[in-house]
Amino acid sequence: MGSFCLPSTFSSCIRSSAATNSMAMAAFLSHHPKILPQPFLSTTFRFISLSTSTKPPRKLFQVRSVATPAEGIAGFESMISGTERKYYLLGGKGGVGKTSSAAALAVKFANSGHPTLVVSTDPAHSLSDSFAQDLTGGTLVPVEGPDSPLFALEINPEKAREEFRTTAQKNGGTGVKDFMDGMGLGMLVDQLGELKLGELLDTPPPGLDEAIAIAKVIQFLESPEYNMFTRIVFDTAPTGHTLRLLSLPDFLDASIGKILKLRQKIASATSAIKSVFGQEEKRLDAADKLERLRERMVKVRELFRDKESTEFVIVTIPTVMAVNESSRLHASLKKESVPVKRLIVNQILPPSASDCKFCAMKRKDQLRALDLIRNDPELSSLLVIEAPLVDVEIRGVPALKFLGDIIWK
Ligand SMILES: Nc1ncnc2c1ncn2[C@@H]1O[C@H](COP(=O)(O)OP(=O)(O)OP(=O)(O)O)[C@@H](O)[C@H]1O
Repeated sequence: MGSFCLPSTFSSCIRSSAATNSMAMAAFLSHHPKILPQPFLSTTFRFISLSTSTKPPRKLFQVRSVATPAEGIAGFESMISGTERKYYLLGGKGGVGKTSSAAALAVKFANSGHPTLVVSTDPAHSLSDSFAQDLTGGTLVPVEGPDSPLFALEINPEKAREEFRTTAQKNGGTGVKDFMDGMGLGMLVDQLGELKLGELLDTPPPGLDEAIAIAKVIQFLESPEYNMFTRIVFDTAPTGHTLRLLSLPDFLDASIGKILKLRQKIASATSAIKSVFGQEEKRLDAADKLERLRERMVKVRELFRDKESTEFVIVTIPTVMAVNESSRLHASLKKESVPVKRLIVNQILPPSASDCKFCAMKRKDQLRALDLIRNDPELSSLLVIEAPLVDVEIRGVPALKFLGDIIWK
């Protein structure tokens, strides 16, 4: 079902969608009184009142969201069926609309009766901006507006790593060194230092921050207060990070393997000393913590690969560069066995009814990129969801509902 709009004006979309959802749009307008000039606002409201009459809206222009049928991939209905917990990860190139699509999906889930959690692990959070509510703080924050509970969680990946590092240092750093020095075994700790445990946390490999943040969320999700959530939506950091994140367990395996070997040496030395002097054996908690992180990362990776519970949705825009990047992303996700079914192609210019040359050129260019998608060996098997470019920023729950109703069908 499409809605009909004047050329590239969201305001006209507001008017046409008002026919189906005038309440939401009235609320949207009350949140955004400055979007439209005053005379336009009055026409808008006149339209809303007209929308209950039999007079049809002006159909100058059609804005459509087209879901190309891909074999065996069901629509939004399949995403809301069942009450067992499901995870949706939205990822793609920077600035293509990941946050908007993720927030719109979370609103739609909540409005479909699913208590939903939307999580951002992107260091440059924009969930607060997208919902036009303050969701910062690193804890669960209720989002006002949807019918069922919707909570947001913005995890600051750098802060998560910092917390991890501080605890690791407090428990394992100098305490262990002093103890081992006292035993004349400081040299072993120096060797541990050479394994760059500190450096690993000070200058982390790309993706480690987000890995720690996601591991933290997974840990949260195991606690009872999170039991209620049946849908979890992740707004992830741009492409590269997500990919590196998947290879982190292997990376940590390699680092931790070395650390654990040394730890064993130290443990046997200290237990010998302990048996002679009755000293208390101290643990290298930094290594312990890394090991636990690795275990959690393995869990995260398993979860990412579980077809029953998880889906990674790629978001892109119709440009050759973005399409090529999405193609590479899909290839890498496939290699990592992460289930992908849908591709959102966002910000598509509707066909112009005016003689705007720029719009016509731009649209031609976009159509070429759409063709590229159809012929791309990586992307052609996906369910392609085309979403239009609207003429104002999508902010606030009513606007997200508007976008969600276009994208998620
Ligand atoms: N279909 C659309 N029509 C108009 N504006 C849009 C559309 N989709 C997204 N935007 C706008 O584009 C900007 C970027 O969107 P968004 O923040 O969702 O992208 P992102 O991929 O999450 O970005 P980042 O990689 O920086 O996190 C925002 O201002 C958003 O309102």
